[in-house]
Amino acid sequence: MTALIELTGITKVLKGQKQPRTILDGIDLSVHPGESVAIVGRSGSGKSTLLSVIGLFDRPDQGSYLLGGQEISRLKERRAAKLRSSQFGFVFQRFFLLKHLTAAQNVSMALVNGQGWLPRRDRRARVMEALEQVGIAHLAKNRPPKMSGGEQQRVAIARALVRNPQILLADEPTGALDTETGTLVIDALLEATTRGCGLILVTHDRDHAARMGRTVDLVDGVLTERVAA
Ligand SMILES: Nc1ncnc2c1ncn2[C@@H]1O[C@H](COP(=O)(O)OP(=O)(O)OP(=O)(O)O)[C@@H](O)[C@H]1O
Repeated sequence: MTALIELTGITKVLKGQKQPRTILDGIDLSVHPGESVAIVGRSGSGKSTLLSVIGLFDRPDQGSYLLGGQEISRLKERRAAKLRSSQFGFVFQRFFLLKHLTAAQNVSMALVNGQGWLPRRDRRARVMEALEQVGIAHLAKNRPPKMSGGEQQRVAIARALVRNPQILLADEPTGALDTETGTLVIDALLEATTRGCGLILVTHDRDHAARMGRTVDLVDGVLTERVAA
């Protein structure tokens, strides 16, 4: 099976300081359809930088990045932006929902931006399907200020899922939530993997990391696979 993502020898050097600093140092990582991978590591170890290279917000200085078998490490921004919106779903610690819109309208925004024109009926069906996938279809008409943190994060996940991404990238998605609520958010992310989506989760939470298929540890820009105890 072709890997969704295959990184080989990915290196990122931070310039513009007195001495260039290597933030990512020869990263090898593959993610296959339906696979979930936790990235753990100390603060400052390079986790967010790695996620932004994978999500095409940033380019590596060296190494190869195959997305669905296609080399994309030297992509121009225009093409990168297209791939970003067609292939990836992003979930962050902050939910970035629009307060004055309902949950359904917030999710629908992801279809309006960059998906081309879709008849209203189809848009509505896809929005409701995404909200159902994260277990909050009954809250479709609620606005974020009336929802709990966990519910708001699930709206954000639905917004990431509504374009049927190949890969979900989640950077500390439970960072602002209590343990119980965080668990529901992880449930919603893992549910997407049952439909073939690849999931990469950056987390400081060991319990959440343990629920992923694999855990990799980033130490000073070097990635090592954790062997299950
Ligand atoms: N634009 C930048 N300018 C200067 N330093 C940067 C920049 N981006 C990242 N860094 C540095 O690179 C290193 C890796 O940062 P990164 O945010 O990827 O780490 P992280 O593992 O995600 O940390 P955290 O867990 O705190 O979010 C850090 O030392 C950070 O200070």
